[in-house]
Parts: sequence; C-alpha cells; structure tokens
Amino acid sequence: MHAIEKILARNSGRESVRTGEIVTAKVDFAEINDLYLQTVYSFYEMGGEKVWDRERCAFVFDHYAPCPDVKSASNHREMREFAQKNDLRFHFDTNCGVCHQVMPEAGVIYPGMIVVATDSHTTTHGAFGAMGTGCGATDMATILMTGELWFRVPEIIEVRLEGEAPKGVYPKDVILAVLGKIRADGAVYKAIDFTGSYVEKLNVAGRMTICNMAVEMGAKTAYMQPNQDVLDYVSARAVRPFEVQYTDPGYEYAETHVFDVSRLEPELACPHSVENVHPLSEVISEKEVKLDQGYIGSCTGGREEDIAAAAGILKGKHIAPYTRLIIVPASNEVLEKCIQEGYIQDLMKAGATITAPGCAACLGVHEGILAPGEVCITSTNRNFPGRMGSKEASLYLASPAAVAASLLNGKITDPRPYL
Ligand SMILES: CC(C)[C@H](C(=O)O)[C@@H](O)C(=O)O
Ligand code: SF4
Repeated sequence: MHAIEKILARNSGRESVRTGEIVTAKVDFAEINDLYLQTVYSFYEMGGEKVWDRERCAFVFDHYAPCPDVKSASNHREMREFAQKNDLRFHFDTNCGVCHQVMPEAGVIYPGMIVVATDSHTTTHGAFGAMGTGCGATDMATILMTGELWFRVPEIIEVRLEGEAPKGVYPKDVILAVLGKIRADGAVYKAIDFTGSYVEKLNVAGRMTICNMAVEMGAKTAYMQPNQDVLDYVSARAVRPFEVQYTDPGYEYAETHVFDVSRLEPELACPHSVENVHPLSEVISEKEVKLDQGYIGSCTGGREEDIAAAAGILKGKHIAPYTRLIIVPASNEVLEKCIQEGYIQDLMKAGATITAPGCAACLGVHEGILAPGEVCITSTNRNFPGRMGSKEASLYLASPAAVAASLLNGKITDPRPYL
C-alpha cells in the first residue's frame, strides 16, 4: 500500500484499502474558515448539538480578517459564538493568519493524520506526511457531528522531482513547471505523491508551497514522505503523538511524471489560467509586461522564506514609481520572525505596503484589490479573471523573488541577476 492508503485504512479501521473503494474514516482535525458559516447552520439543521470532540476542530478567521464589512463581521460573530459555546480548545481569530499556515504552527498537523478543512488548499498538509483535503459545508457539518467523513480511495500518481534547483529557481517555479505539464485537470480526484531527490532535501516552507498547488491540478490530496526538517518541525509542536506512514517498496503508481529540476528556469503562469506556464525569460523576450502591483502573501507564498527572498532583493533599493508592492505575511508568527530579522523594515523602506496576516487580496476580498486594466505579479496560486478584484485585471503567478525584482523595475523582470 501507499502511505496515503495506510492512513485511510488505519482511520477507517481496516487492514487495507484499494483504489476506488469508498471508506468512512475518522478525521483527526477539522477546520472551518470564515467563508463557511453555512457549516454551523447545516450542523443545527442536521440535529447537531455539540461538536464530537472539542480538541479536534477549530475555526480560522482568515479570508475576511480583520473584517472589511458588516456582513463578514456578523459572520465572524456567529462563528465565534459557536466556538465559545462548544468550548473549542483551539480558536484562531483575526490575529492569527491563513489557516494552512496557522494549523501547522499550532501543532495540529502531523504525519499520518487526516485533516479536512472547508478549503481547497488543504492539500498543503501533504508537506507533513498528512492526508489533507477540502470539503464543503454539509460534509464539514457531518464531521462536526460524527468525527468521520466518507472518502473514495484515490488513484495515486507520482511526480518525481530530481536534481538540484539552479539559483533563482524556487519551489514555486518547480510547481508552476509541473502544472504547465500536468495541466489544471490532470489530477482530478487523484492523489499526488511528490518524490525524488529534490523533495528529500526540501525544507518545510518549500514542501508546503508545492503541496499547496497540487489542488490546482484537481488533486484530492498531496503527499511527501517526511524528511528530517519536517520531523524537527512537528516534534517541536505536535499536540499529540503521531506515527509516520511509509509506502511499501514496489508500490505501483497509476502514473509517474519525472522532472529534472536542474533544467528549470524561473517560471510564470500567465493570464488567465494556472496552466498557462512559460519560462519567465521567454515571456519578457517577446514583450515588455508593465506592472501596477506586486503581491507577496498567501498560503502559497507568504512564509518567512518568501518574504526573506523579497527583502534580499529590495534591501537598500526602492520599487518603481507609481507601482505598489503589497506584503501579507501568512501568519502572525511569520510576521514576528520577519520583524526580528529586519525584513519588514527593509521592505517598508523599499516602498512596500505591509498588511495584516490573512488571505487579504489573494481571493480579491480586500487589502490590494486591482482596478480594471491593471497588471499584477503575485506569489499566490490562482490567476483566474477577477481573482484579485476586477475581471479586467491581469495576474501573473511567480516566485516571491520574481515579484520583488519585477517591482524594482515596474515590469516583469528575471530575478537571477539580482541574487
Ligand atoms: C473561497 C475558499 C473556500 C477558497 C478555497 O477553497 O480554496 C479560497 O481559499 C481560495 O483560495 O479560493
Ligand atoms: S491565502 Fe489565498 S489560497 Fe490560501 S486559503 Fe486564503 S484565499 Fe485561499
């Protein structure tokens, strides 16, 4: 069996599971974000009274945090009341950050577990050897009542990433290159296991960025075998003991795709699709792409490593006139570390706008919305029309280093000469 199958088998009380089977499995942690007040309503409609386990579920207020309008403030109030009434051990209010960053920091994510959240980017937690997946309000209400959810055991495809990344090529570039090949519908309801020498050496932040974007290929979940970096991270934080699962030798994947990371360049996903990926150098050799905004943030590209990369390029310099650079740390912990390291100060001096940790403009709610006709380069994960505001704006997805180098010049720029 694959490690993911072992996780599903263990949590559903079986010896083994096979692709295509439907199982009912225990959920080790459930998270509801602030777009999903419907979960509370569904819970009561289905006859729920108290959540099944006050230690294993939490709300994270991230998409509208702090609240930009009365509607979201009222939603937060109702969810906060539900959390209080159930005396939830964990509650992440507007002072925390994006759920996928906040949960691992709080120690509720660890290898061998199942985490379900009302958010598609729950695939992120494959970075820790966990099985993470998103669901809607009714499924989440079911979990809150029973602690269980049904799953169809997914086909598992291997994405083998071999070699060392050249200078200027970041985990974000690697996952963009993978997306460009496998395409946005290439892994629908499949699990993606990222393997290979690149992954074995990759740090926690890089692993999270790659697993995060697995869902942009339609993946049900993602997986990476934990390495020492992951074990150090979770050992220092995990709120309960855990068991790492290992794939049996000789396991046969449904498909295998091999990438030589050493041959990659900085990549760009061009408007208006995540799969419209091209080497950045190719795009700018064909046309100059003038920019109005740069954005560094989100559960994909708002960690300390991302902000450090930007600060490294912008320290002692200034962004181009009449552009803006929005920096949104993925969590309060990230912000605190970036202040300690001096990155925030350097970026502010370089002309950046720093906003509160959270989802902010990543999905076009607030704190960095684009006007019609504007062009933005961003370290986030989606570039569909309207994602960051106007449907007539254009979004290019890139690494945080590429965002920083581009804002220096007010046009999309290859970051490599600036490193
Ligand atoms: C709106 C929300 C539930 C959504 C998701 O599921 O991913 C959001 O976080 C996103 O990135 O689009
Ligand atoms: S940061 Fe963006 S991608 Fe991540 S959960 Fe928030 S809106 Fe979704």
